[in-house]
Amino acid sequence: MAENKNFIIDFDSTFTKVEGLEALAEIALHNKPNKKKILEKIETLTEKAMQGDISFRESLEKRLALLPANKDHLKLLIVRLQKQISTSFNRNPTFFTQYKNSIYIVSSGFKDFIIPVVERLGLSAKNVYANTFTYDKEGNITGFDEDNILSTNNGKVKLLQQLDLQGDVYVVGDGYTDYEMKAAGLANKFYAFTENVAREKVMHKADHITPSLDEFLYVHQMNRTLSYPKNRIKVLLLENIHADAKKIFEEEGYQIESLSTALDEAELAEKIKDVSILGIRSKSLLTEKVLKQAKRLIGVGAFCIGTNQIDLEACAKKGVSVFNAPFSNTRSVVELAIGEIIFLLRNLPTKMQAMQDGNWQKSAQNSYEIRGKKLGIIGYGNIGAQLSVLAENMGLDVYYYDIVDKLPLGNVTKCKSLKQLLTTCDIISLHVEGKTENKNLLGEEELNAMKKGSILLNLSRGEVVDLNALKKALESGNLAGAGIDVFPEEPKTNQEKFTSVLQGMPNVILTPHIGGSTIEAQENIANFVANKIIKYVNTGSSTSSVNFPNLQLPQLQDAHRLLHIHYNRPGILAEINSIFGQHNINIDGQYLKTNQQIGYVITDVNKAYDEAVVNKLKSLEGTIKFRVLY
Ligand SMILES: NC(=O)c1ccc[n+]([C@@H]2O[C@H](COP(=O)([O-])OP(=O)(O)OC[C@H]3O[C@@H](n4cnc5c(N)ncnc54)[C@H](O)[C@@H]3O)[C@@H](O)[C@H]2O)c1
Ligand SMILES: O=C(O)CC[C@@H](O)C(=O)O
Repeated sequence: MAENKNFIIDFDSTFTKVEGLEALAEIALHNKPNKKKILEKIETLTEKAMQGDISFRESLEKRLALLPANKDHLKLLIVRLQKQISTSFNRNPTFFTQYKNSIYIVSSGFKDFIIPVVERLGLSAKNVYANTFTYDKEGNITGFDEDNILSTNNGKVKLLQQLDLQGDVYVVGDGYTDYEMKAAGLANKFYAFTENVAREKVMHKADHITPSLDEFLYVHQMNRTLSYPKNRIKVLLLENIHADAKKIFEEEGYQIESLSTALDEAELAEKIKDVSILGIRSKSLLTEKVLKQAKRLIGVGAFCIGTNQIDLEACAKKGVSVFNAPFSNTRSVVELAIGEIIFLLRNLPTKMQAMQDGNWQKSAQNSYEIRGKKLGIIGYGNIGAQLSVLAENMGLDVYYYDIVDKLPLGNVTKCKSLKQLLTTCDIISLHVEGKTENKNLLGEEELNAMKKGSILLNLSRGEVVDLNALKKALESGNLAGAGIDVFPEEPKTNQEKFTSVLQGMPNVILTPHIGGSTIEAQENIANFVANKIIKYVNTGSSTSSVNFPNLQLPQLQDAHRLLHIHYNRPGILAEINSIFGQHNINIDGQYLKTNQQIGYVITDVNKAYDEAVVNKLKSLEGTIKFRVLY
């Protein structure tokens, strides 16, 4: 960085998260009955001056007149403010030590509390320009030094004129008075700092909005603690993902756009262009065509279990890691399945409809207990196995069939074939994933093989059951009922109409794909997936990614982490290491894992490395994506 740059930094709500005078008022008015009222008045006066609505001098005089503070209060204030230094300022101590002579704190606040706070980051008192309090003999604040230029209207502008700084001048602040220095032609650029407070009027005037100091340092290509400012990471959340996900990403400093609906292929292809993280549920199809448009995509969150809506291979080949929530909604599905089994065996859907229609049908006909009935589970995975445990505890005799060898829990019986399961059980519940091989897993032949009077549940994926064949089986009486939560074609939004061949059939429960839609499940999913993605972005850790080689990485300490994603071909690791060798790179740790498509190599290196290494790694044949983390 050129040495002839000067940085003018505001204090209140920029260097610290809060306004100093407001914090002082909080302390001085502690336990006073009129505290709330006075604080409100002080806040209003601060805001009016910040927005440029009243003169600074007027605001200062009125605020101090409302403030019964003394030197003891100031001591407490300093301790409080030292703990409230803005997060991104605290994160980048090197900036302050490296440029301490070019950084000027220019504030309409008071040196009495500003100096001890900025000294925390290595700045010296001589570069602090601010007001000073006046005190009486007892140490009570009586006013301010009226000769100080910063206590006058337009004080910051006048001060900067006096300072007559040589070289480029950059102003970073949250208030209108900070902008005025640029407007007066005294600064090259004004950066509206919005980490603590975002004022429309000020942002509107800014040359650049900087949501954190990281962004400012990134724009100026200066030494910084984070390789990439988090505010540049754009997240698109679709399909009404639980609000916790938005909150978690926001707290991380990302930019979020959240929509309640799914998008069709063309809409998503357009929207995804500048998105770094995409969050979807089961309705948005992430196809190769959409992915082609995704220029910045790093990670995808399937905020559900199923990932059949995502072209996982195409994602891997683009270096995009996909995460889902394999356990967070399993209990919800199981509880719904149990409820439906009871409802269907009691013939409740028909009886309930009769009541709605005004018909009293008190009778035990077609109503059975679940105790002792044979439940057959197709797909003994996370949901199937959990269902078996609960069902067994309720007195059901449980059987299962899975294409993979699975350990039976409790007294469950494993069936050798699907046919054996279908011909043995009174209730069949599907819990397989929605891959193409499972399309019409239960068609006419399989449904006819089911026991007469049995019932069917599908809470897995719509394509797994041939619904026309199911309709016939229900009409013929071979099946006594069905509970269907998932459909080959489902509306994209709650406003779209739903149609199905099963509508109007007796003893059939149709639900709008809500097996996993409980408050608990959605909250769990939002937390689980959002945190996995953040960990991947911050550390490269791909644990439980569904399409990436899984690597759990140690915390990065005092090193740079180079993430290299490449097509899995022999010899590439040797080539990577040969580049490190040629440049005398000191490797702190290296981790490698591959799957059929891609290889994922992570190398932690000493911070002092030649930048040419990065370019060589990026241009290595077969490279899909390269990221540097620190
Ligand atoms: N209705 C909902 O809202 C809802 C909620 C959550 C999950 N789901 C769906 O439920 C399904 C199961 O979820 P999970 O978490 O238990 O998955 P899982 O991967 O843990 O289990 C699936 C099991 O099915 C087995 N399987 C696959 N194909 C099979 C076949 N043809 N025959 C027999 N077994 C087969 C697999 O070997 C595996 O053991 C998924 O499709 C998921 O998307 C639906
Ligand atoms: O919430 C959804 O859209 C999907 C729920 C479920 O099918 C899943 O795969 O977890």
